[in-house]
Amino acid sequence: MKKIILSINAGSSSVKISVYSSEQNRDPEKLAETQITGITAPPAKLTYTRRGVTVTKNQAVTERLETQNDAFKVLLHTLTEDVGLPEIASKGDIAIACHRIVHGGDYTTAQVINQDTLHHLETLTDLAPLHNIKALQIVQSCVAELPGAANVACFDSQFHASIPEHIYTYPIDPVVARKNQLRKYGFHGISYQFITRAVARFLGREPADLNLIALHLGSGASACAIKNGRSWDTSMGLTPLAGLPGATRSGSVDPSLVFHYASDVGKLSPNSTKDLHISEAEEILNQRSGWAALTGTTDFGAIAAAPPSPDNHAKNLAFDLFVDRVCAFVGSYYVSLGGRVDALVFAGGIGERSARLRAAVADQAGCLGFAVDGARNEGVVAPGEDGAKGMVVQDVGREGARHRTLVCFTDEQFEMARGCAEDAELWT
Ligand SMILES: Nc1ncnc2c1ncn2[C@@H]1O[C@H](COP(=O)(O)OP(=O)(O)O)[C@@H](O)[C@H]1O
Ligand SMILES: CC(=O)OP(=O)(O)O
Ligand SMILES: [Mg+2]
Repeated sequence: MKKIILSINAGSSSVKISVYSSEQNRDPEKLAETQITGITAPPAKLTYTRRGVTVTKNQAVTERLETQNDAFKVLLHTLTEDVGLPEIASKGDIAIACHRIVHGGDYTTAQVINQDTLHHLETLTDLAPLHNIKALQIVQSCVAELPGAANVACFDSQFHASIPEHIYTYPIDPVVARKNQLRKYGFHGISYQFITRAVARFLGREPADLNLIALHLGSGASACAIKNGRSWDTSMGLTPLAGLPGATRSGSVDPSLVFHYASDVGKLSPNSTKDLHISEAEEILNQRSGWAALTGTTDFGAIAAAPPSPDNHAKNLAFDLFVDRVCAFVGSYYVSLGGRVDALVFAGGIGERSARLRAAVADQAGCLGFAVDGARNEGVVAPGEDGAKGMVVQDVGREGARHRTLVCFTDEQFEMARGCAEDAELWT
């Protein structure tokens, strides 16, 4: 029996939805994909592709989008009102709605959402302030608007359940750490799981034999050391703030910095709500830092496009700073994997689209044996873009380089839908 799966990915700057027709234990077949990007850099843009054909591309959204849930409603309307997509002519046609929930706390597997799971997830909202509450608002919309659908929570943290204790432990009082569950969780795991499978297939290897340094570089950016197909270490931590800088996030800084930034940083921000308690400190580091603070734009495309010149000092600085921070993880993970690295993999909006960033990182990491080929690197094409047949994984490495360098067009929505197709609980 076929079921329609709606796979919903609420990122910090975007909402992406893919619609699949799926059978149990089969790869889901994509019917349509729609997304609103640039929610943090208005006007947001809507793109809609149905059966591989672009219906709308980067159309400015006229509705006011306060939250990811507002974007979700526009996208759901786009899908259900499209006469070319009769499979979901009625909302009742949607059997499964799967949701990317960034922080899953101690959940190590996807969960069918009921009142208990929802309540437990609500307790985690403060740990992923740019994400969890927005995704949970979308879950509530689905409960209200798609009464026939089972809602499934897929966690960005679950792929990192394999990180060993000496890596996930913070050197703080263990009693407090245990009581408050203060440890490295790690995020972007749905993406890293997709990347692991896709690269294994591309290289003709079993995931269990694969070691990768994977970089998911989007509005939020992270690195992951993948050892024998499982997460060994990752740059995000207790929350998605740690590690690399992002569109509005500082990434790792000296933890004392925030007390020197402003007085009263411990007080609740006026932007806190009944459901989200965010301190001034968290707001400064999560929402008022990163590319927005350094350059005034959250669009890394604009930063990477600025040619080196004194007139572009802020953008050039942001670019160089990012290369430096990314390479610090590449070097560190190279050592923790003992130099047995099958590939350096670029993914996420920046990793997939910025040839300049890839070249700069590979050049800086050249001493480890990574190198890109200019033409291959510039020639990367997104799968399905403008009718092009770009592959999910593309080799951008230079002939003869000691290690491979790849680009992977990650697909979190597919990875979540695939998990649902394999979840027996959803098919009885
Ligand atoms: N051509 C480009 N070059 C570099 N970066 C780009 C380009 N196009 C988009 N981006 C970056 O990709 C980011 C979005 O990445 P994505 O992974 O889709 O984000 P999200 O974290 O919301 O899931 C944008 O914020 C933008 O900075
Ligand atoms: C975890 C995270 O930062 O996600 P995104 O990059 O989608 O904002
Ligand atoms: Mg994302």
